[in-house]
Amino acid sequence: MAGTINKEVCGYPLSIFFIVVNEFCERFSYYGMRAVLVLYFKYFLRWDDDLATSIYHTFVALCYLTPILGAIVADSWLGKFKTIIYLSIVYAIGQVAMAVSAIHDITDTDRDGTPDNMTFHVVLSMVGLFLIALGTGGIKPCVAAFGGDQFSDHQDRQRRTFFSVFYLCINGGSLLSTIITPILRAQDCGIHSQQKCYSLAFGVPAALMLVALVVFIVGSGMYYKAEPQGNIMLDVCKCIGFAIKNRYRHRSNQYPKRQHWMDWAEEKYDKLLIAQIKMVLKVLFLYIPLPMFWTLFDQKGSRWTLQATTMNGYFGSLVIQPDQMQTVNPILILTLVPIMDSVIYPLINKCGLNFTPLKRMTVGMLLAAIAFVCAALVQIEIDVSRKQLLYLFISSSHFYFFFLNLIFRKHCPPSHQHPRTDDITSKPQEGNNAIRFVNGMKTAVNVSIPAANFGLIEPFSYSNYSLIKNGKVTFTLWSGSQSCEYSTDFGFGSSYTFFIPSTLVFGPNCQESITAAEDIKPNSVHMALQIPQYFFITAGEVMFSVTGLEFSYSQAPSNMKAVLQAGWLFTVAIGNFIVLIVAELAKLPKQWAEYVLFASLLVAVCFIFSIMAYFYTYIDPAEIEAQFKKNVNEDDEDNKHKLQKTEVEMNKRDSIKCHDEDDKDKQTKM
Ligand SMILES: CC(C)C[C@H](NC(=O)[C@@H](N)Cc1ccccc1)C(=O)O
Repeated sequence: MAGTINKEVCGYPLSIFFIVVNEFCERFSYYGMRAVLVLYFKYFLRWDDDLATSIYHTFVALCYLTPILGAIVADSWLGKFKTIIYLSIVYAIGQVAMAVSAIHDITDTDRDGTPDNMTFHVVLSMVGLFLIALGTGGIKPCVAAFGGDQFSDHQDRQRRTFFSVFYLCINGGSLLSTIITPILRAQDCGIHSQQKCYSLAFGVPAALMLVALVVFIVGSGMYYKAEPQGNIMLDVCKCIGFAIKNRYRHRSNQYPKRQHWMDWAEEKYDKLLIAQIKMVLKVLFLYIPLPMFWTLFDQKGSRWTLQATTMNGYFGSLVIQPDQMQTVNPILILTLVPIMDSVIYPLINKCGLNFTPLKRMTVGMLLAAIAFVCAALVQIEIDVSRKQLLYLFISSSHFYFFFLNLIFRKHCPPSHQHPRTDDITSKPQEGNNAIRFVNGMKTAVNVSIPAANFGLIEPFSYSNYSLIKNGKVTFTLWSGSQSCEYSTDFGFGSSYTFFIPSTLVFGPNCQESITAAEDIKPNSVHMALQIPQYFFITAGEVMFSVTGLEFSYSQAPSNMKAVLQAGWLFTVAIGNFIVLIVAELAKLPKQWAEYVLFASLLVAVCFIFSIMAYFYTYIDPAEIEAQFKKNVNEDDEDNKHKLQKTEVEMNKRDSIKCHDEDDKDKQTKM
């Protein structure tokens, strides 16, 4: 840090307190909103699964593309401080737009609980999402780099700790919000009619974004604010363009080779700028294999969550929903970062090993590959258990249909006497349970639960299947004016047929009379088996991502810190695209094989990365820049001396000339 010295607490600049609190609130806002986004698309905007998923992924990808924009604005024009303020305002407006778009009462003119002008809600939420992507992506590279800027050049250790604390705040904020916003969403709210409260689930993240902005502004007087140095990106592009053109013009062998192709820009551009571009290009080149890590990392939210839906989420009396398994990641981050920083890394150092940032990143990649091998093993276990379950299903349903046919034959017309062809034969999606009823009574029966209605079931007929969540469910059965209640507990991914006997006695309780046939057993492989894969991917994340964040800062020239942060985040965006491409192209019949494929690809990429890392030499950009400035000053001094000398000589010559001319004049006059 050049210039300002701000207040310090325990050797750390006080200003970073405001920066980490800002990051905590911002990540709360972002992850909280993201946690309920797909459900909002599906249940509020009433989009189908495909549209909801693709808009969701487009939004996430956009959030990692916009950092480039924010970084260019910050490094070339507004500076990081102003960019963070302006884009945070854009971000907060976006979050408020989302919250407003989720108020169903605004367009619910007939007050039936559903919005009447869906276009209004869709347009407002899309505008909101666009502003959020611009805001969150735009400020992301700036906040990390701005935090790094607060440290002096000699505070390397403190700056490293800052990046770890920064990462802890990201995960603290995201952990809290991913727990809280789904709870808020599940509340009922509304003026004319009560509906699921998406407006509150988006409103709280909006409020947190405003808090983030206020906290950042409060710290204003304490920050070191590096001035932007003109349109640096334009200069960089022009300089690279000139170097390429100049190299091409001098391609013949008669011209001596230069050490680096960028040196061909020396004729026109400042040596310092060329040196800075070389630093950036070296790091960007190293980034080429990195997207593969994110390709695996980001499948936590998709493939691994789907895997969890085929597993059993009962942890004693606690029931974990498949999408809640993702919170294991921030929980592990909060424990692993301090352990790594205070135990593992110092221990490795004590053993005399130089565990450089690039070595850490390589190990991080390998850990992510191991995580995917674990995921593949879990998948094989699930597949094996499913095969056993299917066998059980076939045998139990045969027995069951034999039993039903015996009863039906007594009462039914011949057309009703065959097992039905629309019976469920595979596990219901997303951990739901498929339930149906068979009415063995001579009168029609209506069966309902708060979440579903099986409708009126005619005598000796089946109801359609209804999908219900796990947990205890109480069914209410009605026949005419008589009713009774039947309760049972469901696990994950089962299918049941409940048989209402002809002898059913209505009254307060019909628990004993109803018989249940388990067509498909609930998921038997426990979700706890996913913990090893979460552990390895998170340990990998700590080594790869926390280190990479700091590496991108420390190896960037002073005027391109935010740009390199954006480059780092760009690898995340590319990683997300690779998920889509590989999954589409590979189309492997077995999920475990896809996991093994991803693990192998990462090992291969990791091998390439380790070779590239071996040839990378760490630099201290501040030192190089200082050296260049010193040289320029020395050159200036030299030039000044030369100039003065020349002037003196010229003056001497002039005076001699003058004397000569005077003499000549004198002579002519004479
Ligand atoms: C790695 C990201 C590009 C950077 C970082 N993300 C994390 O730290 C994740 N561990 C957070 C998380 C939280 C909840 C569920 C999954 C992941 C970030 O967001 O800046």
